[in-house]
Amino acid sequence: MPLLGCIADDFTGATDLANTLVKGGMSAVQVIGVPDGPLPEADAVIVALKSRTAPVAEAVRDSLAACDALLAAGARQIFFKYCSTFDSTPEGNIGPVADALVRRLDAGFALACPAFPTNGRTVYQGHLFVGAALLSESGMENHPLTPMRDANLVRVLGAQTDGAVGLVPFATVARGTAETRRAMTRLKESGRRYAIVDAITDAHLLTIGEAAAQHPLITGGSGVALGLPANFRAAGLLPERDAAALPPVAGHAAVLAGSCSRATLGQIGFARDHLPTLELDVLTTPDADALQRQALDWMDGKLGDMPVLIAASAPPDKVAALQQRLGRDAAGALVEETLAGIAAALVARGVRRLVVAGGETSGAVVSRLGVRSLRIGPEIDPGVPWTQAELPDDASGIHLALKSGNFGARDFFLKAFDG
Ligand SMILES: Nc1ncnc2c1ncn2[C@@H]1O[C@H](COP(=O)(O)OP(=O)(O)OP(=O)(O)O)[C@@H](O)[C@H]1O
Ligand SMILES: O=C(O)[C@@H](O)C(=O)CO
Repeated sequence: MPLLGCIADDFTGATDLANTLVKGGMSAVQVIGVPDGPLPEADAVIVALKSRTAPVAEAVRDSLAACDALLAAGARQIFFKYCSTFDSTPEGNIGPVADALVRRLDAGFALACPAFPTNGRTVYQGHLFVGAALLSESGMENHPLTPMRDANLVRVLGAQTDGAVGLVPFATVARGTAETRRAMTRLKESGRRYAIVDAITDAHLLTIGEAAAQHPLITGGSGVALGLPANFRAAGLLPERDAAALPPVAGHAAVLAGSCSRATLGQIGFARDHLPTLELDVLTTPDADALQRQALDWMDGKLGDMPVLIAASAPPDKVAALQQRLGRDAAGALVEETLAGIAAALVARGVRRLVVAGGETSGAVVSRLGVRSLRIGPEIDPGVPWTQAELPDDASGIHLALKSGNFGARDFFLKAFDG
């Protein structure tokens, strides 16, 4: 029976949150899509949806269905996981999904905190920073699907919900758990549905997590989950265990990149000098079948213990040019379909250790491979664990690392396969 039930709006965000919980000593399983049967046994179950950029009604429907499945399985608390850079559009989906969950849980209030200081995401006076830059000047303003052009989260969330949004400022959080809890209670009693909560350090995240121990719903990035395992341990519900162990797999190694984030582009730039690398020119050949044939021809004779890298990722000007030609959604879908087909070809050729860069990209790949759940294993870099999944026709499974676009060190595509 899960202690914590989580609903993530994309697949890499789900593994990011699961990684935090496993590092806190909770066993975690990520379920792909709305559950249609009994949930796996784990302290935390994370339902990974592809709802971040889906139509609002679909995102709300699927998130509520996931919530109901988690509650039916016995989850004591619900966590709605979205991006540490609050990836969303003015229509949503963070606000509408959170509104629906607040109502379904009769919570009346929920905190909202995307901070993840280990990966440079901090919130101060309700403004989200990526490193030293405001969100709106961090490169996320160029995101292909969810350009973030306003760093003021009280304003951004306020535009997505009919509820009032307040702020628990840094100075309050710095005064500790009791003050933070009292501030959230005051905001709820004064009619706020949400509170953006400042956090600049992991200590602040631990404070916020402890203060929210009795909240039916918590919303945020993986960072604000940092303190949740301790709440369950303090209640005598969570025994000590090695939560990160995975069964070994044997097979070739590969990396697929669909993220166009600065971090992933930098990782590709580093890896191309060390790994066999194919960079697909989607603008010249905007055809999934043709690109897949190109990749199949290229990979022959190259697969082995050393990973190969196949990337569709491109800088903002090339992304914009393809979107201009095909439309934003069609361009994204074309690349996702291309990389999903290549993933299937790689697995058919014996790849069993696969890194995928990008949340939407990961969703397309995992869905194409027919993976239904992922057991969360050891961390590679903050926010990115290895996971183990069964394949429809190979129970020995595959190790997958679903890397958030912005996460990982510059040498991530090599260090993932060390040891
Ligand atoms: N060359 C390209 N031209 C246009 N779109 C592209 C190109 N390469 C990738 N894309 C699309 O850009 C989008 C990248 O989104 P994705 O979620 O995979 O990465 P991300 O947002 O950086 O990662 P995360 O969601 O983990 O932060 C996908 O829809 C992908 O298909
Ligand atoms: O929180 C993050 O930045 C990541 O887990 C993410 O959401 C990737 O899409």
